[in-house]
Amino acid sequence: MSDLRLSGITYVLSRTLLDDVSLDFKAGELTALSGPSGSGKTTLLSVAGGLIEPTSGTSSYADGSMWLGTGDPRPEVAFVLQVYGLVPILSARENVSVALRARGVKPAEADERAEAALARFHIADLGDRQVEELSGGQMQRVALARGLCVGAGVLLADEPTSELDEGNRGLVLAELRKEADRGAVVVVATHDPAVADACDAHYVIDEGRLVDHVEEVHFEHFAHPERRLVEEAAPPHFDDMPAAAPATGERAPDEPAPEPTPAPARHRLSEDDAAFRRPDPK
Ligand SMILES: Nc1ncnc2c1ncn2[C@@H]1O[C@H](COP(=O)(O)OP(=O)(O)OP(=O)(O)O)[C@@H](O)[C@H]1O
Repeated sequence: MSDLRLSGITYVLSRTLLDDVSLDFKAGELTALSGPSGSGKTTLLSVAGGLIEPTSGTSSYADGSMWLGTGDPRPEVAFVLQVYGLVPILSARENVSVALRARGVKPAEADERAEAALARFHIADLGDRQVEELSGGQMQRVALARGLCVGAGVLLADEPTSELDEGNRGLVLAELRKEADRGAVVVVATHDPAVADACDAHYVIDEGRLVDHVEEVHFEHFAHPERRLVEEAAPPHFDDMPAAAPATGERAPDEPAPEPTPAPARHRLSEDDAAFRRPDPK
């Protein structure tokens, strides 16, 4: 078992997309990575898994660099991509099987294992279906089956539950937990607070930087799922909302007008928000 260690990762294109990120993703744990849309989660997973070379800093696993100089990940690494990366004209089973064949598994065995991987996500009956005929949620589960079937030491999943209903989200979390339990590093980039809450560790990035305290994450930058959940948890209260209108009921002539109810202060994410609570340290 080995941790995935990021040390001083900076990545600059036309601007700085990642800024001096250092953290350890621990083997045997589920780790959530969250933050506003565009904050750098996908970029961080790509650097962590060896798809792109950091401008400075290192990503290392089992004492070796993740960046091999080619953009190909090490064989110990599996990705579940945000855009799935499936081949549309292949069947669901073939899409999973090719990941195993690429790792040297014989075709017959690869097909058998692909079938079993689809069954883990309750889509064994879709094995013969061409991917382009599947729904978004079904494609997402094929991508998960492909990522999890190889028994990788490092599993990097980019928003793996974004298309799923609650039942399937629970199923996916249970399967990711099994991967961690066999000793893998499992990192999940997510906008879903329920997923983050189910993880053992939770890192937040904002504008390419690791955020130490969740309070520093600006509420208004977050994508809609969190925003909706936070708004449901507390009534609307924005600085720019007008103060509540005075009651319009009839008043006696000498009765003073009621004081307008001040609008509550803008809500900020805090450690009290279930939406972004860090798990208790063990
Ligand atoms: N090839 C690229 N060239 C220039 N900018 C890029 C490139 N790829 C990503 N970016 C920018 O880097 C920033 C981080 O993008 P990234 O996809 O890592 O964010 P994210 O946190 O995963 O977002 P989301 O939650 O929306 O998936 C964004 O501002 C994005 O526009």
